[in-house]
Amino acid sequence: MYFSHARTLAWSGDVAALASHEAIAGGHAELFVLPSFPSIPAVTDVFAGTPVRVGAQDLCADDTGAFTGEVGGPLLRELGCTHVEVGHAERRRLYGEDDALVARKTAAALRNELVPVLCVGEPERVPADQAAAHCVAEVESALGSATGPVVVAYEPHWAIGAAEPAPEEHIAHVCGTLKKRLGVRVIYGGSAGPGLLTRLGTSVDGLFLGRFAHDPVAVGEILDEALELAKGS
Ligand SMILES: O=C[C@H](O)COP(=O)(O)O
Repeated sequence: MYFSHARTLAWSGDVAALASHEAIAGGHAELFVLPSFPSIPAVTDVFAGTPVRVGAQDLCADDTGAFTGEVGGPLLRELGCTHVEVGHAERRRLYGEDDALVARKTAAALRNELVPVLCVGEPERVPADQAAAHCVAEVESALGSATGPVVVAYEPHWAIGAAEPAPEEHIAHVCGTLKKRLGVRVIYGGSAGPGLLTRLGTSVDGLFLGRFAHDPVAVGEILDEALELAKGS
């Protein structure tokens, strides 16, 4: 909710121009964007013909029916979404979404062939091993016995909207534990911006960007970093 529709489209146009960046065009990095619901059709048009994917920031746990104000997975698919965010810290904290609802929403995403971008993270700052245990439990709870493609977004609540991301050692420990224990792709979010991917190296599979990607130039800089990392690996 930082952007108007007009700014969303302007940002998307600038980012669509980055689709020819070697990181994306060469298949070294994947980029998805998750605009507000009403902007999804127009944003999908902007990115048509590019490898950039579009998704939503939330979905209803049910597919259709009497759920006024909600948006279901089938409609998101119909609009061209490939991804959907589930269980963001703000959904959990401000709107009371508990682990049971996050699990139902994750299942709804997979049922509708949407890749869940499953947000996990410890609410308060605790040592990295405790944070990792918390996040492993959150992913296990959300997935249950479900299988399918999933992107885990590790976002410690205390690092969202902050001046700085969590310390690199903390991020690397939690993401490494999630990858090793659960075999999932893990991206880091929470005040992520240019420079962080280089500092984290291959301990994460990518970044989940918020405020520090509001300037499209920053997205280009991060793609430069992704390319450098890919060339070095
Ligand atoms: O959805 C975005 C994340 O919550 C991170 O936001 P932020 O980078 O502005 O802290």
